[in-house]
Amino acid sequence: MATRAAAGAAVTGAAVVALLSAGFALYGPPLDAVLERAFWLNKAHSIKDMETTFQLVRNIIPPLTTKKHKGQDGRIGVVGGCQEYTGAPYFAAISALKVGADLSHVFCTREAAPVIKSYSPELIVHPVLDSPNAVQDVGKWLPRLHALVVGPGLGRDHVLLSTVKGILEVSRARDVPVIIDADGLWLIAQQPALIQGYQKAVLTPNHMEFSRLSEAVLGDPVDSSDPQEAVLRLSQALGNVTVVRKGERDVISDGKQVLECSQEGSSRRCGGQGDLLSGSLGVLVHWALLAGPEKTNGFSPLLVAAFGACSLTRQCSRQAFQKHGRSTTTTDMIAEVGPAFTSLFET
Ligand SMILES: NC(=O)C1=CN([C@@H]2O[C@H](COP(=O)(O)OP(=O)(O)OC[C@H]3O[C@@H](n4cnc5c(N)ncnc54)[C@H](OP(=O)(O)O)[C@@H]3O)[C@@H](O)[C@H]2O)[C@@H](O)CC1
Ligand SMILES: Nc1ncnc2c1ncn2[C@@H]1O[C@H](COP(=O)(O)OP(=O)(O)OP(=O)(O)O)[C@@H](O)[C@H]1O
Ligand SMILES: [Mg+2]
Repeated sequence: MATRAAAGAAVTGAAVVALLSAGFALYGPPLDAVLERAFWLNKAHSIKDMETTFQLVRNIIPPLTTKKHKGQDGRIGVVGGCQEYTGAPYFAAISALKVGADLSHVFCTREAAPVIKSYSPELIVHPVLDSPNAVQDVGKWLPRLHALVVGPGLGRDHVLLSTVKGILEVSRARDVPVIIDADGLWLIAQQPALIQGYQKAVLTPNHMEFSRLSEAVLGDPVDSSDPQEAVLRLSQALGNVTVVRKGERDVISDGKQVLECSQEGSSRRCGGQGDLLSGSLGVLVHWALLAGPEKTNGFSPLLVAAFGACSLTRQCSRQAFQKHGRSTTTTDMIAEVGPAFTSLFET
């Protein structure tokens, strides 16, 4: 893990490119200087405006054709769901399907399974997470999964977290992309080595989860005056793991560049919106990695995927709020995934 001093030095030398709704804005030095540094440091192409970035997301979306078979557009797994929380894994898994995955699996505890199944016949639900062979039970599905979303509704039971540790180790060994959210981030704050340097990991912390992670990894409280630098530093300290810090504006970094998504959302803060984001991101990460850096103009595919998931979640929130106002819930947002996706990426 990078030391605090090393992380600080790296921040100073990194290219910081921030994305705003009106176009890309740059934090720190003037535009030309930062773009020059971007080329100098990592030979990355620079994204110049919002439309260009949306175009990169559009580039990674696989065409709908009659030539494909079931599964090719995504088989996503969600690890989470326990006695207390059944909604969160449902929201994540159904969002993956609504974005365009073909199959969505949930790996949860035995007693959560019938509840989650009853929400939707479209999900494949495995009641294995609290079984004695849980790691093997999930592990045998891994070769058939394109991405794993770890944490929504997982809870913080020690035995379950130790099982999830094993699942993360096997996933990493098999090169399966992982999106870590909610209680999965609780585990990472305790054992950052689990994802240290793993280039196919994306962390999606909310405000609280980001503070917890930063304190655990960097050892000091978050500098709230500079959210972009805080995210950049955390990503660098974790060995360029992609970090998506959710909030009034979503800040995304792979330790080299920083994007900011301020797509208009809504003022409604009902629970479950982050689950919609992490499930969507599971599919977009798969599509982005499949498309490769040629389609993302040299930018990290994971950054482009994260920008896509953030803008989509916020657009769902905006559209649902226009219809339902204060009574908007995450279920209303999920009903907007299709129209929001079309309006952002298919028009
Ligand atoms: N329907 C379901 O099944 C759902 C289940 N879910 C599942 O619940 C589990 C726990 O997840 P979590 O996010 O509630 O846990 P955690 O990190 O302890 O944060 C809670 C604390 O953080 C604080 N806080 C939060 N935001 C803040 C902010 N912007 N600014 C400041 N403070 C802020 C806030 O503090 P408070 O306001 O209470 O003082 C609160 O106490 C996890 O498995 C998740 O997936 C959810 O997905 C929802 C839908
Ligand atoms: N203050 C805000 N203004 C506008 N959008 C926000 C705000 N805070 C969060 N969001 C958006 O809401 C979505 C979920 O972020 P949030 O911080 O609520 O996640 P979370 O706490 O993990 O949610 P969950 O309840 O699913 O666990 C993200 O798309 C984020 O952009
Ligand atoms: Mg959450």
